[in-house]
Amino acid sequence: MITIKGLSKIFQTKDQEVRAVDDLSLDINKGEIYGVIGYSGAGKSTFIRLLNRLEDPTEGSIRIDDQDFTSLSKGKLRLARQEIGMIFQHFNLLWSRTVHDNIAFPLEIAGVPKAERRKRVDDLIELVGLKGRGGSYPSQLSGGQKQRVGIARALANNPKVLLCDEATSALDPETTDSILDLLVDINEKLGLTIVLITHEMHVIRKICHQVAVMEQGKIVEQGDVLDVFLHPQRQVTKKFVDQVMGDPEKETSMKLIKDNYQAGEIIRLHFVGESTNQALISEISRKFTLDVNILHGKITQTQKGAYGTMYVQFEGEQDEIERAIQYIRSTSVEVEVNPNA
Ligand SMILES: Nc1ncnc2c1ncn2[C@@H]1O[C@H](COP(=O)(O)OP(=O)(O)OP(=O)(O)O)[C@@H](O)[C@H]1O
Repeated sequence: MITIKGLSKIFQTKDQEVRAVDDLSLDINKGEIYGVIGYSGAGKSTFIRLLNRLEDPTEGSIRIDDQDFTSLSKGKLRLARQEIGMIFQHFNLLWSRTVHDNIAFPLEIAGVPKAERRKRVDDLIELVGLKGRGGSYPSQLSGGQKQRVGIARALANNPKVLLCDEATSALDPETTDSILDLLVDINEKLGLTIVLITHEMHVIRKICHQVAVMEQGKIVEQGDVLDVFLHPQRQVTKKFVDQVMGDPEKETSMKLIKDNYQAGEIIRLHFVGESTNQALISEISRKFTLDVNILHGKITQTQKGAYGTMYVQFEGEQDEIERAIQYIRSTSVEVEVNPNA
């Protein structure tokens, strides 16, 4: 649905050239929630501003539904922009307008007649869970409610794509979760394609199907969220995964455990999807003559299923340990012996 090829944006400042987005290519499928994650300065904001042409690219192309978005005339661009809704970290609401009138604003610009506008706004208010608040002003709303208004306004013209610019970064964790749930709900109900940028792996974990990791203007890793959680390739990606899963080195002082428990082997198990439900540990202790010590474990849910890691120590005869490891390898659980050694 969205095809981006060789997209670059170079800013020329007084004394240097900044490649904010550098030769970026990716495909986003219809109905997908696609997350782009990166630290500050990675180029995420520039990327999302290129996507709705708030910035013009230096090079490259963006096609949305087979329309070349990069070569549209000003008039056509205005129309094409109605196909793209956007929500912002600080909501960008009009403070002197009520909730109703904020949501109606893009419809007024598009020339939608008054009666139709009213009906559409009422439907949107209901969709985002703000029934009864149409007459309130933004200053009378909580952060989460303001973002709900932002979402309703972004959806007013029935866009094909919703762009989210750090949409939950100004919200507390609980409100963040409720807004993320709303985005999933909208994605499922309307089949809307959502592209979001964030610096929080929790957001990616909770709602995204696909993820791209940005560093210094480039996409350094991309793929299915579960694959990226399971096999992060780059250091930057591993750090993002640690945001959610915790860094076992820090949390369990692996070195201390290794020093204290020198017998046997320390093993890391990766569980994905259904395999997280297998009672593997109790099965191992039943089937093999081993002592199994659980050192650290965490299971988390993504849009693509569950994912977990567990650190255990197997103590016993070396042959028996080897046999147990072979047995685990025959299941869908992945094994790493003596991790972070
Ligand atoms: N208008 C501009 N002129 C010059 N340099 C810019 C401009 N906009 C962005 N940059 C530079 O481009 C790089 C990427 O910035 P960008 O804001 O896209 O990153 P980001 O990942 O969104 O970071 P943050 O989350 O902090 O906004 C940075 O080095 C930034 O200084």
